This record gives sequence, C-alpha cells and structure tokens, in this order.
Amino acid sequence: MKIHLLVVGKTTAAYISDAIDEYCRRLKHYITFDIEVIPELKNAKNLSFDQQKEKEADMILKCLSPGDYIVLLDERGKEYSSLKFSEYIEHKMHTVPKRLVFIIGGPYGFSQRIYSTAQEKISLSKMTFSHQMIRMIFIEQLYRAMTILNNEPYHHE
Ligand SMILES: C[S@@+](CC[C@H](N)C(=O)[O-])C[C@H]1O[C@@H](n2cnc3c(N)ncnc32)[C@H](O)[C@@H]1O
Repeated sequence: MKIHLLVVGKTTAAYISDAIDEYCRRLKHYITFDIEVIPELKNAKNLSFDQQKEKEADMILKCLSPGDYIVLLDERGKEYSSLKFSEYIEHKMHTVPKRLVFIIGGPYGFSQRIYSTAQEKISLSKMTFSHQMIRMIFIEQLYRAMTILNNEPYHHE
C-alpha cells in the first residue's frame, strides 16, 4: 500500500514546508508516501466560495484513480487517539491494495461531490486548522503512527 496526500494549494510558509520536508524525510524510512498539490485557482477573487469548491473538486477528482481508498480530513470526521490511528493505519496496510489517499480541502472545505466520493472522514480535532497547518499536523501524526507500529520511542503515553 502507498499513502498519498492530496492538498489544495501549495504550501506557502517556509516554517510549514520545512516541517513537512523533515517529516516526509523521516516517513520514507517506513512507507511509500507522497504529496500531490492541486494548484490554487487563478481567478479565485471572482468566484463564490461554492464555485471555488466546485472547481477544486474537478481538479481533485482528476487526481484520483480506480481502486484508491479515499479518506477526507475533515473536522466533522471520526476522531482517533494517536495509538488508535496507528492501528487504523496498520489495518489499512493489510486491506488497501493500492493507494490510501488522504485529502485536505481548500480554505472553504470540500464540495458535496468530494464528500460523496470518499469512503471515510477523519478529524484531527474538533477545532478547525488552516488548510496549510493541517498538512503539517497530519504528516507528523502519520510519522507518529509509524513509530508506534515499529515500537520506537517517539510516542509516550
Ligand atoms: C480551513 S479548513 C475548511 C473549513 C471549512 N469551513 C469546512 O467547513 O470544511 C481547510 C481544510 O483543512 C482540513 N482541516 C481543518 N481542520 C481540520 C481538523 N480539525 N481535522 C481534519 N481536517 C481539518 C480540512 O481538510 C478542511 O477542508
């Protein structure tokens, strides 16, 4: 199984992209993981939030392949502890044959078409993070999960 993270808009702040690079470098030791960036809309100022979500949905759908198992990151999704999330990833390693695709929405979230396409929704907190911050937080949790599965002393509880 490969893990693919689809994000809307490139990471703009160096302090976020530096952290992402660091955790991606660490993750590669455990699993095939990559990030795909959907470019920002060029004329976003002239579009309503719903129009932006629909255009982003068109681009998200083009990035998906048959057989992908699709999980949205969404504050209204199911919550896990880090330990339970590691068990979740382990289960997916045994059951997802191709790509496990996590998707982070744009500044206004997802269109209904994307909610209908996904198999699951996961929340990292009931609080809302920016579409930029959440990618870094998620990748650190993925790394944490891999260290838990490998009995490494990164997570303590
Ligand atoms: C600024 S939020 C969008 C908020 C938007 N009002 C909504 O209702 O979805 C941008 C994206 O970050 C992700 N996100 C933000 N907070 C999250 C959380 N607590 N758990 C999981 N994903 C989150 C989601 O993918 C969301 O689409």
